[in-house]
Amino acid sequence: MSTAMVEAQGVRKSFGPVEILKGIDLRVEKGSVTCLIGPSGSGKTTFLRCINHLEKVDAGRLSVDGSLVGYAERNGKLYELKEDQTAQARLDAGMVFQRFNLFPHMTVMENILEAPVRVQKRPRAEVLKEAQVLLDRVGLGHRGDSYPQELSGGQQQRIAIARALAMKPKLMLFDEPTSALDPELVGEVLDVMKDLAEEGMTMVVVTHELAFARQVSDQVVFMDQGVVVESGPPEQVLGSPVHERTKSFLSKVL
Ligand SMILES: Nc1ncnc2c1ncn2[C@@H]1O[C@H](COP(=O)(O)OP(=O)(O)OP(=O)(O)O)[C@@H](O)[C@H]1O
Repeated sequence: MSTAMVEAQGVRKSFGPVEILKGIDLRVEKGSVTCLIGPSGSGKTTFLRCINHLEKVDAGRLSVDGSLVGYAERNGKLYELKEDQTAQARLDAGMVFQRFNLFPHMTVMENILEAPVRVQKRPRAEVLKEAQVLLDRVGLGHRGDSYPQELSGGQQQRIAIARALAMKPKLMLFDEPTSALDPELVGEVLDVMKDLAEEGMTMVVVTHELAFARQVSDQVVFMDQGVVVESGPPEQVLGSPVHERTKSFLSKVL
């Protein structure tokens, strides 16, 4: 049985005439942490959005936990997923975005309950109990009745993580989760992510936090201009990269 949570082979994606992903090959093992690094515009966010069914792959194979993203297989044939099936599949991956995208008109608790109750149709009382545990876990057990704007950016991002976890995702995708935060708030979000990693959550993290990548990831992937240039353990890719493009990028950011 495959131990891959995410498998990408030759994944391509264009927006209009511009090809953004030019054949991504990548494998993410279950229970591992992968950090995606690379210059702005290299396609990291687009790739995350493809994993989460937020974008449709144009060509290549992309699977999450053995299921092809965007397609279902029946009698040896591939069928495109219908919209409701895509929405369902989207719940496989919890996503945390750069800017805290909590619903501003809902309390913290309502934010967390929304998808499990409305989309997953799970009993409210059951989800409520789990949500309280999740809030405690991100250190905000007392803020369930607050509105997002009453919280700091770091607190909002911790709520966004709790909200994603409430859907019981198979993997978590993080798109530069700390880059919109004041520097003193970065650590509290990274600490929650470190705990998640220690608990064995499969994570794909787009980040510029190289110290975090070095400390937490099993695999660092350097992307540039829509391809994976180099990947491997953090000490290799960040410590002694092979490719000139990786070296040049790291010399600018380290
Ligand atoms: N929906 C879209 N329509 C058109 N172009 C898009 C769309 N989404 C992304 N792009 C373009 O795709 C390119 C790659 O963007 P992407 O956000 O994936 O890169 P990135 O590596 O995550 O960069 P960053 O670190 O700046 O977020 C950019 O030039 C962006 O403008």
